[in-house]
Amino acid sequence: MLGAASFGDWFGLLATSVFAASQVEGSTAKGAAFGTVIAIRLLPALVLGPIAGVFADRFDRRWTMVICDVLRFLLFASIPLVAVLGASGAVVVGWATIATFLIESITLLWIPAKEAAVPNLIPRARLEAANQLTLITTYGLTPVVAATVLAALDGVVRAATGGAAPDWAEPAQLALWFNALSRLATAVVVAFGIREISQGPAAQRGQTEQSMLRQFKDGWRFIGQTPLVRGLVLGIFGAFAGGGIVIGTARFFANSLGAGDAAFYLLFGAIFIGLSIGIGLGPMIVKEMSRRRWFGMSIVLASAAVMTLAFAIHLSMAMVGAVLVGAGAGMAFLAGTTLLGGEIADEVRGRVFAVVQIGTRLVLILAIALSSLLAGVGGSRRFEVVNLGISISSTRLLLLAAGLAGIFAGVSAFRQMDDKKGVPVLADLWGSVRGRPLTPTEPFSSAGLFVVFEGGEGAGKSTQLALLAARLRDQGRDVVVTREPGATGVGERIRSLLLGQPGSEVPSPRAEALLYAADRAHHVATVVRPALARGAVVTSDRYVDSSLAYQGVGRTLPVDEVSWLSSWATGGLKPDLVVLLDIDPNTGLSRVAARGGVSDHLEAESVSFHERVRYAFLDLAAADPRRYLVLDAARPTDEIADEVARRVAELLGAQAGGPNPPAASESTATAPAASRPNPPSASGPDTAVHSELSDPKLVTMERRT
Ligand SMILES: Nc1ncnc2c1ncn2[C@@H]1O[C@H](COP(=O)(O)OP(=O)(O)OP(=O)(O)O)[C@@H](O)[C@H]1O
Ligand SMILES: Cc1cn([C@H]2C[C@H](O)[C@@H](COP(=O)(O)O)O2)c(=O)[nH]c1=O
Repeated sequence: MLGAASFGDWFGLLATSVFAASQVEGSTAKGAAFGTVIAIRLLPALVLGPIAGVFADRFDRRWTMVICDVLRFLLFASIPLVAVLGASGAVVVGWATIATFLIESITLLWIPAKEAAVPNLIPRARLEAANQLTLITTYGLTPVVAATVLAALDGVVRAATGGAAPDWAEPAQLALWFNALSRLATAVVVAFGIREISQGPAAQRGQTEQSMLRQFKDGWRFIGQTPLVRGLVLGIFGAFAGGGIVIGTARFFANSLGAGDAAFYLLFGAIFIGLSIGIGLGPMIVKEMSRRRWFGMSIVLASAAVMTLAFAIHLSMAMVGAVLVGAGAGMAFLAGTTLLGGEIADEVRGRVFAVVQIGTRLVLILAIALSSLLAGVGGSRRFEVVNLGISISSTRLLLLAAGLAGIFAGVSAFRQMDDKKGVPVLADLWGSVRGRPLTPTEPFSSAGLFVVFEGGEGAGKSTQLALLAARLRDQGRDVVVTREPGATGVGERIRSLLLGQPGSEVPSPRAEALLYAADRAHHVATVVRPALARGAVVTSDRYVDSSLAYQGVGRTLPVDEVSWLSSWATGGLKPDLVVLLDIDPNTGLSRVAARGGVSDHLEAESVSFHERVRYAFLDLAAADPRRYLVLDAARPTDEIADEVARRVAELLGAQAGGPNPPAASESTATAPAASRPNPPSASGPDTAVHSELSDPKLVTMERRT
């Protein structure tokens, strides 16, 4: 819907400008009318911008958006209506100018409300993908589609009317009607379809208790005192200044290549292609790279590319430079928008967006105006260096200056925002591009068997673990029975921090994930690996899957990040077999309750939390079925124990080179015990199969046994 509205805006900007130009005679007057409308559309940012953010943070964002859209509908519709009612050309242009000013002023209130609301509607992990879609729609597709549709409409109407269209059927008028209706449609959808946009009553109360002036000052203080925001704002302004200079000098630059207007359009197209590449492919290329670092680095890339334009001696070089300028700018734009949405508290987000909005418009207008003036005044002198025909001109000097200023802004932004101080930049970038194993998997040859029991609360893991250990010991095997968290002295202390006493402080989700990982790291290093190395059967009550299910899907932390954490903690050690005891949470929790004692923090979570955990376990099993034995934990204890014992016997038989290796066992488990390598994970943690689990809605509800 917002994409359609953005289409309407671009359509409207073009339409109002074309419409104003069509109302007057003579090329100078037409140019003046066209330029005036665009200038008027950009200028109110300076006047109204400061209060727009306070509005967005102070009042209900849904109603701010709805009222703004209804007003914009009326104003857009009024422009062609005045013409249809037979007003003179001067009156129509006059009213179009006033209406455009009012529309732009209202838009300034609408944008921060929208920008501040969107992050609340989208899970953090999906914000970047959502921004990718919005930016490509707004800056990639819509301007092109708007211009194409306007041109097509013009052709169709002229063909249909034989060149004598009635006033109301003029393409520019139809476009304005379309724009008006797109605003009405947005108002209706936001009012009735996206009620979640409204802030919570508590948030609103806190905001309206402060005066508007105080809120305005607080917003500025927040921007000035928060390094992340300072860096973002600085970087965004720097990037827009560089972009403005490129736009302002583009025509002169094209001429300096001796390629004329066609080169100008080609270079512009190349920048937009680069923009789409940066926004569309950037996240795929840099993968896990810190978004704060990526932002600064992208600005440096765009600026360095601007500098290469200054040295381009051939159109092909300039085209490559232009694509890189666009790609760097696109990536910076995406990273900046995502950081603004994801890392800035809801209470001040509207004001920060408003500052960015005003600042970028101001910087862009100034940069375009000054650079085109300077390039025009400076002219271009040609001077031959060993027949290379390099053209030294004010245009190229300006591009050089813009590139240097951009690099300075990018490096400053990087320094202000860096969240990995001390980590070398290029190694970090290269590690991310390669898919970053945080550390190489620890080389390890297991001579034993690692069996893990997983499942929800009260599924019967401890019961089955004890039964299996007893059977194996009866066979004379070396068996280590262990658990997570709390198998070691360090682990016991971590367990009490995690699960604690009733009423004790509950760790935050990230702290919880780190504590489980810390317990796991120590457990694997001091208990599991030594036992496997000497050839024991290690049976553990819970392991990595519990973190993916509880912290990842249960707490809705990004599952791939939780997976990375565990892989780092374990050095990539994977179990040979995971016995998943699947149980309905209601049954499991009532078993726990019947066992007596007080519930810990996790047992006390809601049934829907435990349901998410259950289906996360089942999805993990479905993604790697050969490693899992999924059993219905409601079956009698002995039946379950028999099935587990049978599967473990198969694995041990296969290890010993027995006659009946299991048909479905994985190759690593069938190698002779003494030389059997650690189950595969050498290329780093297998985050790929888990990433989709971060969205509970994607966890299927059907059983996959
Ligand atoms: N198959 C079964 N049928 C019925 N009750 C069972 C079954 N298995 C275990 N129980 C009982 O359910 C309760 C919980 O079992 P157990 O402690 O083994 O589960 P758990 O998965 O280890 O629990 P927790 O998640 O708290 O560690 C115990 O009282 C146990 O006797
Ligand atoms: C390993 C691990 C465990 N948990 C949770 C799951 C349980 O609620 C408790 C452990 O209790 P138990 O009675 O010993 O089963 O901790 C978790 O959330 N994440 C993990 O990685």
